[in-house]
Amino acid sequence: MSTPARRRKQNQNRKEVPASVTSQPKLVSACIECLGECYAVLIVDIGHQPPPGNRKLGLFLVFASLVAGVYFYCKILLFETSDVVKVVETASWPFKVVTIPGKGQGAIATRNISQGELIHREAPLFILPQQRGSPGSVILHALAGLSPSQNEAFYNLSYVNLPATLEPGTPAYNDELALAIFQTNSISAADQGVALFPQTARLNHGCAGAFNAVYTYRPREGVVVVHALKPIREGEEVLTVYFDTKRPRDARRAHLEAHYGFTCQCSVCSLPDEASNASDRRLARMSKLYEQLATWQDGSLTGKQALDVAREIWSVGEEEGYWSERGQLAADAAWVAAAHSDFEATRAWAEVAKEWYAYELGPDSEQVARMDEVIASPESLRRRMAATRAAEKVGWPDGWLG
Ligand SMILES: C[S@@+](CC[C@H](N)C(=O)[O-])C[C@H]1O[C@@H](n2cnc3c(N)ncnc32)[C@H](O)[C@@H]1O
Repeated sequence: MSTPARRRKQNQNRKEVPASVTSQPKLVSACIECLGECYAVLIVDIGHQPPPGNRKLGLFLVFASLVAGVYFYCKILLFETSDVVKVVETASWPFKVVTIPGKGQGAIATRNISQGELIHREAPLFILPQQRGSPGSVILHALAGLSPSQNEAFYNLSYVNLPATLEPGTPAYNDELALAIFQTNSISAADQGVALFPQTARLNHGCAGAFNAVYTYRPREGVVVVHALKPIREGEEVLTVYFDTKRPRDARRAHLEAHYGFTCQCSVCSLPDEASNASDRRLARMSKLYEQLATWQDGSLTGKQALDVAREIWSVGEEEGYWSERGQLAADAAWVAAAHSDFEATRAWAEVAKEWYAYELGPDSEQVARMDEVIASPESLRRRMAATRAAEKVGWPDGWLG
């Protein structure tokens, strides 16, 4: 029996069969079937041997069966072929996974991708509920219930932090290997646990303003979706973010080295020292401002002060190129505005939240649906609150024209 390590090696060049290839015989066989039926009609007509007086009727029947054959042939071409195209479109996302020097594999955009576009959607290979016990053996147990190709997909993934002292092929090694792969590639599946998505796992990391895509787990649908936070040009790498990067370069790099085994050279980490220090200051400022905004809860800030903080987070983020979390920020601002009974501002912030939630989480996300409700009735948000605050004009998002 091959060890997991052997399987990794054997399957490195394995290619997936495109959905269009598997759909093709259906179209061909349907065409042959139709032409066969047309031929059968011809045979019946000829076998009938109509008397000379009925020759015109015979010719008509031959002609009619030919027309019917061509009709059904075209119908299949037009309708079934468009089904085939649909399968190809949904199956082929706008990126390809290739080797990227210094990073292992990664995803490169195969065409220009617009801001907010759905880049990928994937069901998990498995989800591990948050639990106690030996995680390595729990992962092996989960893998035992999967197909050989799913096991291949798992063992093809990259990993770091595998203890070098272990003997390959031993139970302890297999345990640690499964754990290393899982820890390098898994992502949170909200309160369902931690999940592994083999394609999404190919996305490499970029810090702060360097990442251009965001993945989100949707518990109700049981899938991860990846959206373009920024426009991505053809040939550009699709980069996501592995943790909160609103911290200085040294701290980011230390975290990435410890957990993912690499020294980050993303566009933000590779800035010259002076520019990097300025970026660090902006990111630290954003973190501090988020902490300040949270103090509105305990009454430390008025509504106007809280939303001045939100506006500053927005403008510092703009300077830094940090666009993530804007949907949540604007939704929080809408909440503050509603608590202070400033319903015009509530609606304005909810509009902004809807726009940015749609980019980051998708226009079909629950968060966008919630913002639609607030836009339709800002007062409804206030009615949902356990406690409200003194009425106050809190102000709109900067540049908001209504
Ligand atoms: C979730 S995997 C990403 C896909 C991985 N590159 C692969 O080949 O399958 C995480 C690993 O990718 C590599 N990686 C991710 N982002 C990187 C980056 N910005 N620079 C260098 N390596 C990176 C690291 O080895 C990390 O442990």
